[in-house]
Amino acid sequence: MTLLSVENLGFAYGRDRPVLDDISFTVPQGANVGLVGESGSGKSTLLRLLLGLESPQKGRILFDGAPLQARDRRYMHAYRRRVQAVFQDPYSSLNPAHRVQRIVTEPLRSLKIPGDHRQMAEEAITSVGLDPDTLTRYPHQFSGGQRQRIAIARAIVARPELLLADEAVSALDLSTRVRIVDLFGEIAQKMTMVFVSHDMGVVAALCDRIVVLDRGRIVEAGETAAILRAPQHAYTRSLLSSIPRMPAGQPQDPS
Ligand SMILES: Nc1ncnc2c1ncn2[C@@H]1O[C@H](COP(=O)(O)OP(=O)(O)OP(=O)(O)O)[C@@H](O)[C@H]1O
Repeated sequence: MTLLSVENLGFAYGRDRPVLDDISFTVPQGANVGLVGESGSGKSTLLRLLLGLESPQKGRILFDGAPLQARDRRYMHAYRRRVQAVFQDPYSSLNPAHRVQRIVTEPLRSLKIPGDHRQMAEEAITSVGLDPDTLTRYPHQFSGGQRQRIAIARAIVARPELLLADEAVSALDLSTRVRIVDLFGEIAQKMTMVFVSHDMGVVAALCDRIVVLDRGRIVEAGETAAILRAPQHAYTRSLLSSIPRMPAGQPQDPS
C-alpha cells in the first residue's frame, strides 16, 4: 500500500523561479526512502511541503490516499499525529529551559493524546538507547548525539506512521553519525521513513529506495541496490563518487 504519494509537485518562493519542478514519487507503507541531492537542490523545501508548512502551486501530495490539506487546522492536527519530523540541529531544536521529560512529552500534550505520558516518555527514551534518568535532566547536559536521540524520542513518542528526517545526522561527528544512522535503521523497521540528506553514503547505507534531486528536479529514482550497481545519471554518479571509502576491517570508535 502507498502511504505517501507526491504527484507532479511544483513550488516557487514568491516570484522566483521554481525551486521544485514536476516532482513525483511514492513512499510505500513500511518503506524507507532517501531523498538525496546537493545543497540547494530543494530537499528542505520538499520536506516543508510534506509537513504542510508550505503549499504547492502545482501538483498534490496524497497521504493515505487523501490530499494533504495544509490550510485545514483539524486535518493538520490529525496529520501531525501520524507524521512527525526530526531536523538537523540537535542544539537549537530542544528548548534549553525545559527538562527532557517535558520536551519528549510535548507532542503528547499538543496532540491531546491521553494516557500515562511519563510511561510513554520512558518507553520512547529507552527505545532510542538512553537511560530513563535522562528525562529528569536538561538538554545542555548531553552531547550532540544524545540530543539527537532525545529529538528522535520526541518524534516517535506519539507513535507516528511516517517519520520525516531532514539532514538529521549532518551536524554530528563521524562516529556519532554512524551510531545515529544505525538508530534510524532500527526505527525504520517499525515505521515508514523519508530520510533527506546531501550525503549519498548515509542514504545508501540506510534507505531501501533513493530519489535523487538536482536543482529541483528528480533525475533518478529506484531501489538503492540498483542505483548503486548501475547509476543512470551523471549527477547520481558524481554523488556516488563522493562517498568516502572505508578501509576494510577498520574498528569502530566505541565512544
Ligand atoms: N524562504 C526562502 N525564500 C526564497 N528562496 C528560498 C527560501 N528557502 C530556500 N530557498 C531557495 O530554494 C532553493 C532550494 O533550497 P532548499 O533549502 O530547499 O534546498 P536544500 O537541497 O535543502 O539545500 P540545503 O541543504 O542547503 O538547505 C535554493 O535556491 C534556496 O536559495
